[in-house]
Amino acid sequence: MDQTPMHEASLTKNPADPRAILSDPLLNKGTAFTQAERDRLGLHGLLPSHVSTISGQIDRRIAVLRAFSTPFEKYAFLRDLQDTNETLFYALLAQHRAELLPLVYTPTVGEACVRFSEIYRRPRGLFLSYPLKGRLRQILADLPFEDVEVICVTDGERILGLGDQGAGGMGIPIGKLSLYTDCAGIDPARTLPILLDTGTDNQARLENPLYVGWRNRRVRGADYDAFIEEFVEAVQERWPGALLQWEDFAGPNAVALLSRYRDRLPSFNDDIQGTAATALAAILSAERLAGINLSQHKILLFGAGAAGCGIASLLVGELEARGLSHDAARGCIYGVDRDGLIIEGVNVAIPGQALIARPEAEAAEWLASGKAPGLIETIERAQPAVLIGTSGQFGAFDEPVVRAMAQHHERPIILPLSNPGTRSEATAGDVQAWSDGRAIIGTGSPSEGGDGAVTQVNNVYIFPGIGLGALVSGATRITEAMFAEAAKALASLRSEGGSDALFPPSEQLADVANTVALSVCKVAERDLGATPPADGWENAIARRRWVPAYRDDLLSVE
Ligand SMILES: O=C([O-])CC(=O)C(=O)O
Ligand SMILES: [Mg+2]
Repeated sequence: MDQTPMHEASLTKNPADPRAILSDPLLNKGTAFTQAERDRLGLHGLLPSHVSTISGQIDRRIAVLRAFSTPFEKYAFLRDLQDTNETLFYALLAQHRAELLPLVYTPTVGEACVRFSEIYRRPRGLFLSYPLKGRLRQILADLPFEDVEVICVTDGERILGLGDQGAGGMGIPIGKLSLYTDCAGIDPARTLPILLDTGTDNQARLENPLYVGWRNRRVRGADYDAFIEEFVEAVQERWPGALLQWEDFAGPNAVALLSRYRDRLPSFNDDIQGTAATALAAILSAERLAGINLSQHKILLFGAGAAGCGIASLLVGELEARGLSHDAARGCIYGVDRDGLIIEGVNVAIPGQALIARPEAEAAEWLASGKAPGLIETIERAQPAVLIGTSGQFGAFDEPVVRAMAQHHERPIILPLSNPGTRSEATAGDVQAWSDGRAIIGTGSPSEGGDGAVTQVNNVYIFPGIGLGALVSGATRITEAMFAEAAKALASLRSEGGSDALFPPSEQLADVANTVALSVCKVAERDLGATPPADGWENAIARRRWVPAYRDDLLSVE
């Protein structure tokens, strides 16, 4: 796909009102407009006297940000910057990523979704609400979003582990796309966050007079499906070939939409596939660190919803690739959900769980008490080397659970992946203490209380690179093989420096995205017939990167 000049419309307009350029976040430079630009664009009088540089602006903004006392205030400040000067927002993020990532993204973005209506100021992205049904095509056609390449869409029903946030869920696609730009260098003018407002069943939201969403209970069933279908058709018509990322849909819809659309357009579900690839990468890294061979061990998934089942499916593929039969691969995996250990014919609640359900015969003895065994009993019997949490149940990995894991393995691998911290199965500090410092730990949200070697096992290590690779290769589909290869590529980046870190630190997320993108391009070439450019995929990836620097061509525009 060729790059066409971005944002040409606003430039060629050469607005009669000079304030227009100041209120366009993609063109605004704030105090960094030069004297020549101020002359030419008629900005004198609209800006304070001082002419700043972008690095001066970064220093000023980071100092102001640090003076706020809560992450939520910092989030609001950053969102305001994003909506007024996007170049500076990304330059700031690139320079202070480790500090700012937990603010623009998990975990603070969770609170921002819960309190979205409080800080709603300027429009960003698209709110497509159910009452607009029948008009989506026209709305998309009329709006000036040109050349959109990456869309992240949610209906707000399962926001991290925080449940139904209705229209407040918009914080998630905004945050995810910020990371597409920050980590994968996708031009922000070509990204589009979308909130499908199909109502909310969150009573507190419905009753809150501040709530900015459509005040209605959730639309479900055939009406919901028809609305989504109308949306997808409108997207395909308006932005053919654009990548559509499904994010934070409730489990049953997440699974159904993925299977309905994955073969119709380049599209993936981040919570199922992105999380699965991230978890697989963490396991592959931890496996080497622990000096074990996964195919000789058991893996326990606690929480077998859409994310847990996605992990199971990638894991089975990995074990088969190592020579295990399908049944032997399945046999390595145990799933424990609300009703205990998942057992065939007893408590399989969703289709995805069939893959990991234990045969009834095998579990007969376990069922003797009349009830499927719970987490701790399953650990004691199966003695898994790996424990993964995608349950959203805060504190589920308590002291007895961690001690049981540590009893049978020198280096148990424990990954409480649920987000944000208030939904995490355990804190890193507790897991460390209860395993006498032996556990290899990865947490979904940034972890406090660890010793610095605790990896954030979050899909931000995967999705930006998946998107970048798909765009560079022109892939028409996002395949399972891409996620499997992306996981291996990510795991290969673990440094052998003796630390327990499973992934590179967040400062290196741009390199991570390049590596993941390369693995995606190679799969696209192998499986989908994508043609590499003459100078190779690496160069194509590097060429595509949008960098947060002010444009110096504002003077030459007529
Ligand atoms: O957003 C995150 O941090 C990871 C994710 O997709 C989720 O928890 O839904
Ligand atoms: Mg998500």
